[in-house]
Amino acid sequence: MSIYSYPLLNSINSPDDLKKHTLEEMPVICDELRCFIIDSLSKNPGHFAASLGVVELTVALHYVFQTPYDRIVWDVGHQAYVHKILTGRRDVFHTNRQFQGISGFPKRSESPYDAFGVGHASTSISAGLGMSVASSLKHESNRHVVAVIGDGSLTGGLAFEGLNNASINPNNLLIILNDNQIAIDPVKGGISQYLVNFTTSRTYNKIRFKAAAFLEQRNILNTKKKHKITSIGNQIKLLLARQNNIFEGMHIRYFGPIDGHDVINLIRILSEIKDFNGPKVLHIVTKKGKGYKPAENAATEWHAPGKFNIETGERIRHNGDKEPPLFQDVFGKTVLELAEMNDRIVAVTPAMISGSSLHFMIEKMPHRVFDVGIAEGHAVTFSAGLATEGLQPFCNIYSTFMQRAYDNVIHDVALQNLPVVFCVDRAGLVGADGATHHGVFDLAYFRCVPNLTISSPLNETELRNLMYTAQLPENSTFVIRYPRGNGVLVDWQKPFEEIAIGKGRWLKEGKDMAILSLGPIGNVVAGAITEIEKQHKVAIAHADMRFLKPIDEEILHYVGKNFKKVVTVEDGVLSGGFGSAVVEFMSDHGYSLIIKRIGIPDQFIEQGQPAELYHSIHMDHEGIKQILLNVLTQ
Ligand SMILES: Cc1ncc(C[n+]2csc(CCOP(=O)(O)OP(=O)(O)O)c2C)c(N)n1
Ligand SMILES: CC(=O)[C@@H](O)[C@H](O)COP(=O)(O)O
Ligand SMILES: [Mg+2]
Repeated sequence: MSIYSYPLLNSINSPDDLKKHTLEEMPVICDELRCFIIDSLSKNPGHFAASLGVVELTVALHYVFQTPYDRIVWDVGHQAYVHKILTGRRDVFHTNRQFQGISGFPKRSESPYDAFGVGHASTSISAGLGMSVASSLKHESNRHVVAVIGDGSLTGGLAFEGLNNASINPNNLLIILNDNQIAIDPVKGGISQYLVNFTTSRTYNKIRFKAAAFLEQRNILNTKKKHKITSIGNQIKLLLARQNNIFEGMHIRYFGPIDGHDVINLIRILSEIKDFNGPKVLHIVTKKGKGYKPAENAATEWHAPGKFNIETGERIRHNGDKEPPLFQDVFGKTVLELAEMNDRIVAVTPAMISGSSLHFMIEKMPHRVFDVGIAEGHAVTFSAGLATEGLQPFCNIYSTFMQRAYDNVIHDVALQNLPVVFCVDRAGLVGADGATHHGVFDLAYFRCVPNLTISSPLNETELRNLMYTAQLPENSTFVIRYPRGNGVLVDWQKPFEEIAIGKGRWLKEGKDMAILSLGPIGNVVAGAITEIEKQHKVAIAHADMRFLKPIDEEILHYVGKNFKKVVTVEDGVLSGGFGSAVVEFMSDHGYSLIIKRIGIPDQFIEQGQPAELYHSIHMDHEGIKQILLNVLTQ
């Protein structure tokens, strides 16, 4: 039951419905949208604070532009809930991020209003530019393209590649820079500082306001044909602005900074600038979490807070004391512990301090943790540079975002055999973020790269020991992949133990079939084996391989010689991953046995709870058990 009512919003099922309302009603519609989002997300969690920050912007965009003919390209897309609600998805919004529900991000197959599929950061300028250039080439002079990018996403190199290119191609792209001075964690770095200077520089604002007053007095600012007028005032403003404005310096017209929560002013300004020719930036200043005090005060916690109590702002968590620790927290605490022992150790993250639990280390040794912005490629090459000078970087990147840095891993690290430890977080199906975020490709894309040691721990204790092993001086480039969340309850805070490189271990013996698993999915396999053995009179051998590369050849020879059937299990794509490595090994060594591979099929897996998703591809307890039984009776 909702405690809110939505008298105006109830009449809006499309941007055309929105346009039927008066300008004066827009602030009320914004209030209703905020209440709708707060109410909805308190029960069905998702990305919370970012959408609250762009309520006015989204309303203004759909009021001014003719969507879907005009294109709105959202960067990341975690802030696009208002857009979804205004474009016919209010009634299904309660299924947001759920299994078979709507996606938490814009998705072309979901709605004609979703101009570009997204989930990863910094794509909007390039994609929007492509659309705008295409419109020019097709002589669709009246189609507008708007790219909405946050200050955090602007730290990504891809955004700058887009800006660089926008300045030379024929296009009318409008870039809206949504500046709230935060990504998930506070944004650090030169770009952020540059934007702060913009919004606070007295000289710049004095010039800007004087120029605006000058133009207004002469009735230039209010006329619709302003863009055609090359008044002396405009010229002066432009010249002054160019001196210290990176966009103007690139021949991209800059407007702002303006208050992104004044919907009526936003509508006025968008209407005025939308038909200006050439690429342009509108810089708006917003508050992440706007309208919900707990989120305004703690935007990091409220980026994606889970369920919460609207009245008290209390977040509803399920992590009881009895639950195993998160892999992330074990990583975060262990890297700090290792750094205390080894002063060569530093940690690098591309804008995921909280998500990867690097806050433990940053609190104790802030100068040895580097948040480099949403810049995965740079994170890898920066780590390479640190390593050349004798430091030992632990570079933590989510599996899905590591895709951005593939060449950096090959060219800058592996090829030079540099001792960087890559902690690849969120490996496997991550859940509600869906297809854009599942970490399923890393085993396959890393396996073909020479010089890499690739490992995955069975549980949190093993993660800790692999991290310890990886930083020993005799080891070089080392990948450790582990999933989102927790595994099994283990006493992980034991003294470190070195793990032999390329060595797996038999978890149990058996004669009827061998199972080889990699990573924490081995625990699901172990449960399935226990049940099968109880119900049928069979004995199944099970090895936890620990390493994809170098792979444990001793175990593989043993299996090739002693078994007629082997099943491989991995939490990654089947094409080219761990199972493929076993098939290749058996074939290369002339072993002939039945090999069944269990892994992620060759399709994109959508969003849902991990349990639902693994069930849907027969990789949960029941599914794996059934496959093992089928192979046994084959
Ligand atoms: C390539 C990539 N790296 C990291 C992320 C994780 N991520 C999602 S949102 C976000 C912060 C975005 O900040 P900003 O663009 O300022 O948007 P805001 O949340 O402030 O609206 C990050 C780091 C991502 N989606 N894509
Ligand atoms: C939109 C985005 O990319 C991030 O907010 C992501 O959803 C974080 O995922 P975790 O919740 O696994 O840290
Ligand atoms: Mg931001």
